Amino acid sequence: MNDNRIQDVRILEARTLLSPEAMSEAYPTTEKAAEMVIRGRSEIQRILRREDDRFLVIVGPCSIHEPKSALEYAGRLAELREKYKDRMCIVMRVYFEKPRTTVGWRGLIVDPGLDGTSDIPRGLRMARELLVQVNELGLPVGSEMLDPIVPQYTSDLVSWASIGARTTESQTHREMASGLSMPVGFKNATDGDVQIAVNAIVSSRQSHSFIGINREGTSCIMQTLGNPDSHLILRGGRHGTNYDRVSVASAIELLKKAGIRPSIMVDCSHGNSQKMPENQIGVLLETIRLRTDADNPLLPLSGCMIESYLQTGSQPITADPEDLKYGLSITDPCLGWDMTASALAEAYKLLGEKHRSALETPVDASGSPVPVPRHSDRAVKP
Ligand SMILES: O=C[C@H](O)[C@H](O)COP(=O)(O)O
Ligand SMILES: C=C(OP(=O)(O)O)C(=O)O
Repeated sequence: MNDNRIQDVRILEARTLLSPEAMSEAYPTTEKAAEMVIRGRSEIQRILRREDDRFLVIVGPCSIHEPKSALEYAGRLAELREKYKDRMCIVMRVYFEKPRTTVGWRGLIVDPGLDGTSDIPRGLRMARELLVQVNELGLPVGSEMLDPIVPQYTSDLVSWASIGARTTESQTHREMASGLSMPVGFKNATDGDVQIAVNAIVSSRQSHSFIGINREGTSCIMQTLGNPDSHLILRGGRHGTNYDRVSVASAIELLKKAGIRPSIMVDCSHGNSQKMPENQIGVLLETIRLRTDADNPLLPLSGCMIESYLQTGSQPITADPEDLKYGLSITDPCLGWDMTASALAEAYKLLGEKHRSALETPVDASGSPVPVPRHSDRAVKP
């Protein structure tokens, strides 16, 4: 019997939700979308394992807040995926869950009305419908997994997942990653700490047991196999960037020390762009230069993430969502479409060449490497 003097004291309401199975039956995947997911996961896995030497690019809006502009973006991106497929594997960033530094809009799944009404059933339906459509356009999807229950509702449509800077150290997220069906990237912490992400990779590669829900929505004990494709994402931090040669080399050492074969993605946004969207272009190109450096290529650099949308910048959420500008982010500032397309064209070109890195490691009189200063020592918002 529920004794409400001692139980659920701070729970206002608990509404039942369709089970993952019922939701999938109502909003099913299609054979075409499922094939895209299988292909996307396999391409990404092969790149991370260095069995495919193409460069992985996860690009798309910081967050999805309405499907129309997201689909317009997906249509354009699908053309570039096809055009550049011999040197790059382009995956669309389709993020429905937003972790917040304090409080703020939590993403389309939690709040599809953008008004705090938290119509989660509608958010899940919208997410599933959009994910099917994006996959059907021929684009694999990458998404952040934040709530540990949500993957049961969406993960059949996702080819790559990330665990964010604010949750990489969480036991729950490491356990969840160990059971996810796709490769999972762990971000370094907002303060720049990379070791917590290395620890997360070690943990997520192991088998875990935890309490979760099954497809029917019944709570159960999930026992996982461990995720062999968990990897590191360098996203900079509040003290500066971490995509320069010295930072990448130090991350590679940390991974090796932990017994992990290094595979690293660079997030061109967040701490690495200092939240100035145009800075992402320089990060992308420098990452490729380091990877293709003629003398000392940093081959573990597997790819980049870019926050990009139809328009450059961001806008605050308006009282009436109808007043929002079309194709403009309501969370972090994004690179607009034209700049994204030209950055990808430039990246494609660079991937076909061997380079001297713009950030070559300087040597001292004896020929020993001396540390390169970080791009920015300026404190930045994480
Ligand atoms: O990418 C998104 C944001 O950086 C993250 O959700 C944190 O956002 P906030 O600091 O605006 O809350
Ligand atoms: C929240 C995000 O990033 P981070 O966890 O690196 O802040 C994001 O990519 O949306």
